[in-house]
Amino acid sequence: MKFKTALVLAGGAFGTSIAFVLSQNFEKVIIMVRSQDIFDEINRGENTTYLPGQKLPDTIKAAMTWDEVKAQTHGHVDLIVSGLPMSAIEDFCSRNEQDLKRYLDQGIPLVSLAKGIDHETLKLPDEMFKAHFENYRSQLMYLSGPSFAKEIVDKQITIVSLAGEDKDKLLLACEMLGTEFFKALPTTDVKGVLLGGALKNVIAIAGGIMEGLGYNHNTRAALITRGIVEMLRFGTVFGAKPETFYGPSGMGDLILTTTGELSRNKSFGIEIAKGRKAEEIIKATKSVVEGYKTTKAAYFLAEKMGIRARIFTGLYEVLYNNHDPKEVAREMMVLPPKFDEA
Ligand SMILES: NC(=O)C1=CN([C@@H]2O[C@H](COP(=O)(O)OP(=O)(O)OC[C@H]3O[C@@H](n4cnc5c(N)ncnc54)[C@H](OP(=O)(O)O)[C@@H]3O)[C@@H](O)[C@H]2O)C=CC1
Ligand SMILES: O=C(CO)COP(=O)(O)O
Repeated sequence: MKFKTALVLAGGAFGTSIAFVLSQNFEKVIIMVRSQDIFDEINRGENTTYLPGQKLPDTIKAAMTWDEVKAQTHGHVDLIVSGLPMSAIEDFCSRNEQDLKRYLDQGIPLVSLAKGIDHETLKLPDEMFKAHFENYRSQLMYLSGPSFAKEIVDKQITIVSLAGEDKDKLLLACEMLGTEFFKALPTTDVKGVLLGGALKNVIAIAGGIMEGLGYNHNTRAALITRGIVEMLRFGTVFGAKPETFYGPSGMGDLILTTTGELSRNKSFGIEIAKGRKAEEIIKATKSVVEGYKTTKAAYFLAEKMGIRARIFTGLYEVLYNNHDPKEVAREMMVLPPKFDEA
């Protein structure tokens, strides 16, 4: 094994699948969880709650406290991966700031897997982590791209982007994450990678709604191509590189989640098309549907920054103001044609 110990924060579907990737390169991978059930499941070799049917190697172990992490790692960790969803980052970082700093003091990378925009502060994950770990900003990195958790553990070839500020640390983290089936491509365009990962979830919900209403291939292709145009407009405001949006974390993930049956955001959209209420679906779903809150964040960002984003604002009206999705689509179709550059 090339490396000794990796620590993954949160044992959801994606955190567990990345723990599986890391188990190919690390002697030991510890997943820190907060519930006894998930702790027991992981230690029995299968996360039946979040990744049922996927066997985990016995080098992956769970821990519930920092004392347990210390005992299992002897206080030495080579990499931390945060599998926390958007809604948990602030809570987790506030409660665990000092413990995390003890590890970050060793100079190791911390890679976040979250895809979203906080609907209250309108912050992307980098701002949320930097609020606690500004002095460690060169160690903070963000992974995003087309990567269904289940397919990773099935060893499907998967290529993602890994964004950060420090090129040497990025290359080291890419090596730690690299296997014959999983590859992270380094980039310094943090905003581009994070916006791509967050905004594609919104388009995936819109795609699910249209599919649920009976629209097919033509409509999906229209949504993907117009969706990326609107995503690029957000990118311009944040100073992101346009080419990032045509890579794994933009177009790649947009295609995956608008076409892939495993997407929770797309499935959520399909349920909305059946006439169910958004809050009711969210309450009944254990797994996170990041695009729901991100739709609200994108709407407020578009309003605040003057971004022309009809799909994003249209979806906001559907999810938060009960507008009829068919009517929203009709209104978009009858708008007078406009040159994109105008
Ligand atoms: N699943 C996928 O295929 C992919 C997911 N992602 C992104 O990764 C992020 C995580 O997604 P995913 O793993 O799928 O989500 P899941 O819904 O599968 O799991 C969420 C995890 O976060 C934990 N959690 C929630 N709130 C807190 C908190 N306050 N403190 C500590 N832990 C908490 C949950 O713990 P508990 O069980 O105790 O509630 C659970 O382990 C999301 O931003 C998602 O968009 C990115 C690419 C692919
Ligand atoms: O981001 C993902 C794959 O890249 C997972 O998408 P969902 O959250 O829609 O399942």
